[in-house]
Amino acid sequence: MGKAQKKTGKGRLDKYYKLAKEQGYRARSAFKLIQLNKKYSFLESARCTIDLCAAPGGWLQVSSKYMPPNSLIIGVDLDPIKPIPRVITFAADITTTHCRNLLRNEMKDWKADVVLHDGAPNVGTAWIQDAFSQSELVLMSLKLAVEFLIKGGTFVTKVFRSVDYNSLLWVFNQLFGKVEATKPPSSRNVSAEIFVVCREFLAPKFIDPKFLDPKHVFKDPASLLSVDGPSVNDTQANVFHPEKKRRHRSGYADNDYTLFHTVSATKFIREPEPIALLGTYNKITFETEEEKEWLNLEITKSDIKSNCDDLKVLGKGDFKALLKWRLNLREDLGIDVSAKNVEDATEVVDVTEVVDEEQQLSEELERLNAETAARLKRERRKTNEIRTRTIQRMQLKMTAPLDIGLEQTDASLNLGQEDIFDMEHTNKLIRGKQQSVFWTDNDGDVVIDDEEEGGSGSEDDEEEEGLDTDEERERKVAQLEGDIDNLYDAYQERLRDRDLKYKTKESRKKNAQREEWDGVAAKDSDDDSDSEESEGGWEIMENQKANDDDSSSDSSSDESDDEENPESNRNKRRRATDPKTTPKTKKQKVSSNPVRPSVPAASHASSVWFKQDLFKGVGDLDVSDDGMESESEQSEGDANAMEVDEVQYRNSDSEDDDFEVVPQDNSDDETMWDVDNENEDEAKRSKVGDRALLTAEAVTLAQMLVNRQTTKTELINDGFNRYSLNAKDGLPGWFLEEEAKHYKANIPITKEAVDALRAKQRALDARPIKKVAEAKARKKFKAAQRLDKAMKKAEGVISTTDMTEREKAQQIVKLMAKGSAKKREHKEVKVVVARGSTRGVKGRPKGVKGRYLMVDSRMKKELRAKKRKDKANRKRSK
Ligand SMILES: C[S@@+](CC[C@H](N)C(=O)[O-])C[C@H]1O[C@@H](n2cnc3c(N)ncnc32)[C@H](O)[C@@H]1O
Repeated sequence: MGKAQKKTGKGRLDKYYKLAKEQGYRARSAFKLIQLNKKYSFLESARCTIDLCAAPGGWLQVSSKYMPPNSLIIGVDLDPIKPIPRVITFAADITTTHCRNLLRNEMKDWKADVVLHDGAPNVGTAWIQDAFSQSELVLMSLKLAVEFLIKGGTFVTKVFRSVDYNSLLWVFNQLFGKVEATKPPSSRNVSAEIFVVCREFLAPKFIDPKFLDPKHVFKDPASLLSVDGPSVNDTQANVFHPEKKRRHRSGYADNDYTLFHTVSATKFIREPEPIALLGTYNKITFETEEEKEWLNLEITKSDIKSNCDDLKVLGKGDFKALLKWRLNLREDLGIDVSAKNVEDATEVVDVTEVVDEEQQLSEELERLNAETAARLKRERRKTNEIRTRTIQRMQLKMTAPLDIGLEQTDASLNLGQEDIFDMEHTNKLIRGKQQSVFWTDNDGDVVIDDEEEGGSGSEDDEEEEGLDTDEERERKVAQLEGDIDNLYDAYQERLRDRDLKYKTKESRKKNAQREEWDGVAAKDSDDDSDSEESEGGWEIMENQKANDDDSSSDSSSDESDDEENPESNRNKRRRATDPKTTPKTKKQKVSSNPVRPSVPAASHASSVWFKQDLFKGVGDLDVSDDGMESESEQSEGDANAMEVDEVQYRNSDSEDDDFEVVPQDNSDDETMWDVDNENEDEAKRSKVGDRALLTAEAVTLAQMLVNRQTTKTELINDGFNRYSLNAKDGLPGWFLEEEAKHYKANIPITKEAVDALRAKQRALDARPIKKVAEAKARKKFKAAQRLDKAMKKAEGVISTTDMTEREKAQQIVKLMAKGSAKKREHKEVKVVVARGSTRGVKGRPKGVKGRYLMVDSRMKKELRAKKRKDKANRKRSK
């Protein structure tokens, strides 16, 4: 292939290029032949193929691959072709007789089954010239084909769709039984090439030379330009739809050797067909004096000048501007005035344009409408799909409605895009719903209304909404919050189900909470309480009271009330212990004494305090100011402390007193801190010993105390921080969970504390395990025993008289050595298998030192046999 044809543009490196590289073909065009052969199967049966214009050899490679072995393949090209196995190649111009002779030499009297031609003349000149040369080349290749083809053979050629295309087809049809034009998929659409497969060569005895003579086959190019030049319609279309690229199906005018054409401004202004000119030419030139003067006119604005420079890049608006400019100039020049007035002329052009434009507009409108409808349909379908998917996921409990953003906008969930914490909006929403569902009639009955929710939104409605009772609104808000809580709970539950680790995390969290520091005061009470370890001082008291309530209150009591109203809890406790107190009195008490919540802690503690033996008999006098009644009651001989309390309570209740003594159960005393309780003190001490210095915080605080960096009072005071009295009543679960993560008192820890704990842990880890220690001790004990034994023997030796001193000394040394010697280590026995060089060897085999044991398969079998026999004998003897 000529160098000028090298294809380096990125766009050209397509899949066939890559495939060709992969499969080792020299040119991507190889796939064209592969695809043609796939369609017509001419290579498989061919014994001889001639490839005209074969360089670099892609088609030759394909032929070699698909043709049967030992077939003849000849390739010719202007360029030399690198050798290909079992392919003959030579360089020649196929239009010359030299090439014909070379072929003849190679072919001898053989005939070719297939003649291929993929020739392409060197490009670079005008397209029209290329096309013509291509057609000529095709005819030349046909000339060679008819000379060398066998009857019934196949000729495959590439042609360009030019004005000569039909002429060529006509000739092919005269010489072949079947002629088909096809464009294989690997041939680029942008290329004007097409492949003609001519099969069943007729091999006529006489072929009219005119069939193969370009002068006769192809039309006179000079005549073509005038006859087949671009039509007025085409050029008009070029002007009004410049964005549309048209294929030159009929080819370009043959006599036109350039693609760049200019037209003088005079011609454009004076010619009656300006649109045709605009569609044909590339540039409007201003060369004459008159034309240059036009450039200086006011109507010739800069954009007109630049438009004239390159007509091929103009849009519809630019063409219109040029046409208007032309009309204005013609008006100025007074052209056409005699034939038709200027207005008419303007109108004529306008009409043409308007017709075109209207049509175009209506088409555009239709297209846009269709596009919009299609888009809406697509969007609807998408929304439906998302909704269905979401519902499915919700059904499968894969998501809560608020898990994903999309659902928030889902009207079916009654939640808009507004912030859910926007209470104003929420209230509105609730009121809207409320309005639509309930209303109260004159009799005060609730009536259900089917009216659509939030329908009107008028001012009147809003006023009415404003008149809704606070109670109802609160109820709705509570309901909404409840819903959110439920959703959150459901979400948590699903999380829990999904994530097995969650449970571990939870338990870890609980442990962490148990270890959490609640201040020194809280810890104290923590130590005293068995059940409420995680709570601080105030909370312990609160919870204790709540527990008391739970245990003592009526089984029919409402739990939710307990949670919501601690005040009612206290009242219930009173009710439980004081059967005489009527509910009505309690209610009055609650409403009349709103500051009561601060009192119970004091009363509880004080009641514990006054239960001490010390105060027996005087407690009632101290705690009650208005002691008259209580005194009288006490004087009646009521010695029971419980009853005293009850009386006190009754009195305080009836007298609207701020000071309140909460009646205590006996069981309370057990759980409360008691100075006399020594056992508890002991337990506390052991707990401190066991657990107190297990955390880095505790170690740090202890260090600070020891180093007098802080005092006990300071620590107690620090314990009452903003986190310690953090009431959690009525807070939603999700909030508490978040709080648990982020709202914690930050107790400082020092590096030393952490190091100390680590060292402690390391010491623990380094401790030997019990069994090892025991074994070591055993060993030690046995060694001592041995030594004792040796000593005793030595004493015996000394006391004997039979031996000389020297012998005695030698004997003692031996005994002591034996006694102090470690237990002899078990000596290793080397097992030697009797095979190869060691087979049949008697005595120590070569290269074996120390203790050894000879084993062989024979011995193994014999041993087994012996065992068997012994067993049998034993049985028989029995
Ligand atoms: C598209 S390439 C052929 C590629 C070939 N089919 C392959 O698959 O490798 C066209 C070839 O035609 C050759 N050619 C053009 N004019 C020729 C002529 N007059 N005689 C011989 N070869 C010619 C060019 O040299 C060029 O290599």
